[in-house]
Amino acid sequence: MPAFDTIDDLPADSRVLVRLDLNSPIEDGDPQDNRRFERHAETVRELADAGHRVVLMAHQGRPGRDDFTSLAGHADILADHVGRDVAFVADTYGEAALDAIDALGPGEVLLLENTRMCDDELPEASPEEKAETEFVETLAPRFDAYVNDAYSAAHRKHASLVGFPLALPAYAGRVMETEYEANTAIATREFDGPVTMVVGGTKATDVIGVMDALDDRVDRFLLGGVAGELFLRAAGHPVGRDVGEMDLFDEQWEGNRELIESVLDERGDAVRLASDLAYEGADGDRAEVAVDDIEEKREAFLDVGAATVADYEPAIRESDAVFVKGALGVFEDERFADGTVGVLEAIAETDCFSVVGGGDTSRAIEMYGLSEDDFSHVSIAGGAYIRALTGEPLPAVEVLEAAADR
Ligand SMILES: Nc1ncnc2c1ncn2[C@@H]1O[C@H](COP(=O)(O)OP(=O)(O)O)[C@@H](O)[C@H]1O
Ligand SMILES: O=C(OP(=O)(O)O)[C@H](O)COP(=O)(O)O
Repeated sequence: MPAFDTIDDLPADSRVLVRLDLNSPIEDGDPQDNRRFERHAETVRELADAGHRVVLMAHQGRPGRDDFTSLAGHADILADHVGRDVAFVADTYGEAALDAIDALGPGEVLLLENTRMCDDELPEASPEEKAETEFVETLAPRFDAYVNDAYSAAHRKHASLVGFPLALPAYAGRVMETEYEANTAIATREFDGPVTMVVGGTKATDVIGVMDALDDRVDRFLLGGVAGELFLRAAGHPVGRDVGEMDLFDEQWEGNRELIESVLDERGDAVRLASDLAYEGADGDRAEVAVDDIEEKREAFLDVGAATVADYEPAIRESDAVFVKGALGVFEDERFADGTVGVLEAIAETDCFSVVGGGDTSRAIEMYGLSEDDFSHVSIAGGAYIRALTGEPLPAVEVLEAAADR
C-alpha cells in the first residue's frame, strides 16, 4: 500500500490546490482530448461534489517548443469531462490569479495558467528550494491542502510537484493512487505464475534500460517495434538499420549495442524475438517475410508478422501478469496494426493482471475497439511508468509520502 494520504483524508470544506497532468498533443494550436482529461476529471468531480474549493495547476509543453501553449483550451475540455464549469485565469500566481482564487465558492473549479509560464516552476531543484520560491510562498497560504494527481509528471522536481507538499498538508488524488498501485506492481507484488513484458515502440534506449533493470523479475520479454529489430540485429540478422530517410535505428544501435548484447548474454532464454516482419509491398499492401529469409534490409519493417503473433499468444495466455511498454508496429496505419492489436487482444482475453503503458501505445486500445475494462490498468504515464517499473523513486511521490509522515 502507498504510504501517502489520499483525498479520503481531506478535511471537509477545504480550499485545495490540485496538480494535474493535462500535457496533451497540440494540433493547430489546440489541445487534443485524451485519456488524461477523462481520468483527472474523476478526481476534480469528486473534490467539487464534496464541496471543496478546487484550484487546478497543470503544465503544457516545454518553453521554446511548439506545444508550449496556454491552458485556456484545456479548461473547456476538462469542463466537458467533469460535467461542471471550469473557470480559467491566464495567470499563475499574480494578482489576477489571487483574485480569482479568493472569489471561488464551495464546489467551484478554477484552472490557473500553464505552470511552466512561471519562472519558479522550472528548472529542477530540491523540494526545499522549490518550497522557498515566490510561486509557492505566494500561493500556499491561500489554501488548506495540496493534492497531487499528476502521477505522469511525478519524475520531475518542479515547484508545483515537489514544492507545495512541503508548504501544505499533502494528499494523493485518484489518478495518483491508481497509477501508483498498478505501475509498481511489478516490483511490489508476488505473482504465482510467469510475468511477461511486451517491449516495443521507438524509444529503444528507454525500454532496453528497463529490460536490463528488471532482470529476473520478468520471466520473458516479447519484443517488437524498433527495440525488437535492434535485438534481431544483435542476434546476427541484417535488420535494425536505417534505410532511406529513416533515423530510428543506427543511432540507437550505437548507444545501446553493448547493453543489448549483455541482456542477450545474461537473459537470452527470456528474450523472444520476432520470427517474421511486415513491410509495405510493391502494391502498397502489407507483405511479410521470415526473419531467416532476410539477406539484407532493403525496406522499412513496420510490424511483426503473423507467425510472431502466433508465437507470442500462448506465452501471454500462460502468464500471470503482463506489462506492455511500446507498440509492436506502426499501428496508426491499419496495415501494420496486426502485431500490436493481436498481442493486446490476447491480453484482453486472459484474466491475468495487465498494465498497458505509454501514451502512444495505449491509443491502440480505443483505435481498434478494444475495451479498457479488459485490462487491469491502462496507464496515462510514459516516463514515470518506466521509472516505476524499474523501482526508481519518483520525487513527487516521495514528498507526498514524507508529508504523510509529518
Ligand atoms: N517498426 C517500427 N518502426 C517505426 N515506428 C514504430 C515501429 N514499431 C512501433 N512503432 C511506433 O512506436 C510508437 C509507440 O511507441 P513509443 O512512442 O516508443 O511508446 P509510448 O507508447 O511510450 O509513447 C507507435 O506510435 C508506433 O508507430
Ligand atoms: O507527458 C509527460 O510525460 P510522458 O510523455 O513521459 O508521459 C509529462 O507531462 C511530463 O512532461 P515533460 O516530459 O515535458 O516533463
